[in-house]
Amino acid sequence: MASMILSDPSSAASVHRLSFTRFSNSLVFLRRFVGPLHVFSHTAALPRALSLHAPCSSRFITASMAAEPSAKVIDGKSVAKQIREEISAEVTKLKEAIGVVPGLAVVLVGDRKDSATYVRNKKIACESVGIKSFEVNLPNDASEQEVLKYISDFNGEPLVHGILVQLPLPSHMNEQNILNAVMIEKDVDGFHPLNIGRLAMRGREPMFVPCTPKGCIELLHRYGVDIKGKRAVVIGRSNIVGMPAALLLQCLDIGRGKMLL
Ligand SMILES: Nc1nc2c(c(=O)[nH]1)N[C@@H](CN(C=O)c1ccc(C(=O)N[C@@H](CCC(=O)O)C(=O)O)cc1)CN2
Repeated sequence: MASMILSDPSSAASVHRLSFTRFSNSLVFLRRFVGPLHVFSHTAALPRALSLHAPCSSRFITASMAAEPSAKVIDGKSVAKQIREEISAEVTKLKEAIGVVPGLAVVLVGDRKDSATYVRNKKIACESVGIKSFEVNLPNDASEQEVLKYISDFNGEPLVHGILVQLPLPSHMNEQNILNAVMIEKDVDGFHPLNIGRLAMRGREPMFVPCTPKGCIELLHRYGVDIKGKRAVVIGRSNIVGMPAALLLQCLDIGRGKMLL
């Protein structure tokens, strides 16, 4: 699983985490908000991230406690609950306003326990907010043609607004053919090359963005973490998480984020 690390290269923004005060005699006071007092006798002894901010001529850094914590615990469960409530309200409004109940179709091929669990959880999440879910379970030895037939049916089904093909597919299937068959307007996973391509290009907007990296960004957003100008490291480069996470971070860095939030 990919992960993201964000750091702030600008000294002004880094005040939130670390604040430096330079004194005339070249002493630099580092106020570390949480944790023990650290005293460094030379910049060379600083951790790399800190030495970026310390003036070259600094010889000493001392530390003291301050009120604001340097790390925030992100409570994903509470954000998820909040998002479910918001979606539930939107679904109700939509139904009342135009009589439409959003529908999600999930295609699961094979008998992988983890995939079955993810699909079950997606179904439960849909039900909890009033989204209607449609499910197709095919055996491991199903043919690619069978999967394509279901996708084509869901593409043409007006009650289905989103289609999700659970990955990985059995090895005899061509994942690219199958993901390409989902119409981009219903590609809620954002895995269609047109949606990923739009995410990668300036001036283009994807219809959907892959959900796991979008979830990470949403958590940062809801906790008021501004991504613009930050340095980010994405560990992992999968099509599902790492690659779209890197694209999303680039979008937000150059202010293309409105469509994503
Ligand atoms: N059609 C899709 N297939 C797959 C997707 C997907 O997004 N769409 N992603 C994965 C499976 N998956 C959801 O379907 C999924 C797996 C794991 C996680 C995740 O965040 N895992 C965390 C642990 C979370 C927890 O249990 O608390 C982690 O590994 O750190 C998200 C989504 C492949 N197939």
